[in-house]
Amino acid sequence: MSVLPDFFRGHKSVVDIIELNERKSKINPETEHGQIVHHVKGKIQFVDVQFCYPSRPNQIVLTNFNLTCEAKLMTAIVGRSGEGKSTIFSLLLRFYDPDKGSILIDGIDIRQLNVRHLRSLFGFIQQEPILFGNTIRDNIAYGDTTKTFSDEEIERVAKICHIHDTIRSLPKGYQTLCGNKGSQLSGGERQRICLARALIRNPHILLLDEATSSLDRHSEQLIQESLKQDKWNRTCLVIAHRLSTIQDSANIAVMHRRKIREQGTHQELVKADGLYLQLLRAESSHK
Ligand SMILES: Nc1ncnc2c1ncn2[C@@H]1O[C@H](COP(=O)(O)OP(=O)(O)OP(=O)(O)O)[C@@H](O)[C@H]1O
Repeated sequence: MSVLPDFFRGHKSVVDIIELNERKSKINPETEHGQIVHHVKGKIQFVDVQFCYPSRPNQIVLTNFNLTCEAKLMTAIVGRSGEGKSTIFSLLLRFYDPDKGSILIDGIDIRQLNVRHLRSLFGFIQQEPILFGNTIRDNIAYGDTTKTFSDEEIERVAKICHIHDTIRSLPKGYQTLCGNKGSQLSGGERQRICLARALIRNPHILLLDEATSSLDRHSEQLIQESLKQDKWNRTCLVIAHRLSTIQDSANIAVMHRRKIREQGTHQELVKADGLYLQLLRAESSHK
């Protein structure tokens, strides 16, 4: 049995840690109130959402924000820095509630759901992965501290994240210590381990916030490919650093000035000759 870092005790998922460490959320996840969804399909809808951060009440981050993410498909959200992409994830996880409008999962307003249950539906991976000083195995297993995982289960998710061979090549393999905050691993390795940790729970919905941005383009594409073949075929929302890696998404939504301005497949958006094409051109001019 592995020893959990103190702040992990009593918390069921990494989302709790992120909340404890980084957010000043006023929404209490400990409440017993709220509905449980028993057969989650994973359709997500933002309906006329308006939102300002409580600390900046005069700065509207989202307004008339509408977006539908179909169940079990990949939706990519793209846009320039500061457009509010990460804020969408904070609202979905209920670190904050919208000032107006609603967010629905399978047609149910997420404010009606039990908060802990809501958060348990998601695997959430950020650009800056949080690793603990324990072994690589423990760091993956922390994805769900209510279960004990077999080596096969740990290795299965490591393979999806293309980190299994790297781990095996280390003298102590999965028993290698990650060092303080993962300092003994590269940024790309840390991201892959965090992704494996999110997948071990088999979440219904995966939220990737520039989660593979430390990887080279080839590795990033390999992981995107693995996620697509992932047999669970879960709903996936991706905030993408590099547009080249999200071109196969079922829907690409382009954010600009607080709302979604255009959406469609890569081919449709290129044909539309609008904001998406501008972002693509800006990206290729920086190569
Ligand atoms: N906790 C916070 N409190 C107050 N304002 C915030 C907070 N987090 C983000 N903001 C502001 O909200 C706006 C949207 O930020 P957000 O991080 O959602 O954008 P983003 O599109 O994800 O940016 P990037 O691509 O640079 O990560 C920005 O103006 C940002 O400064």
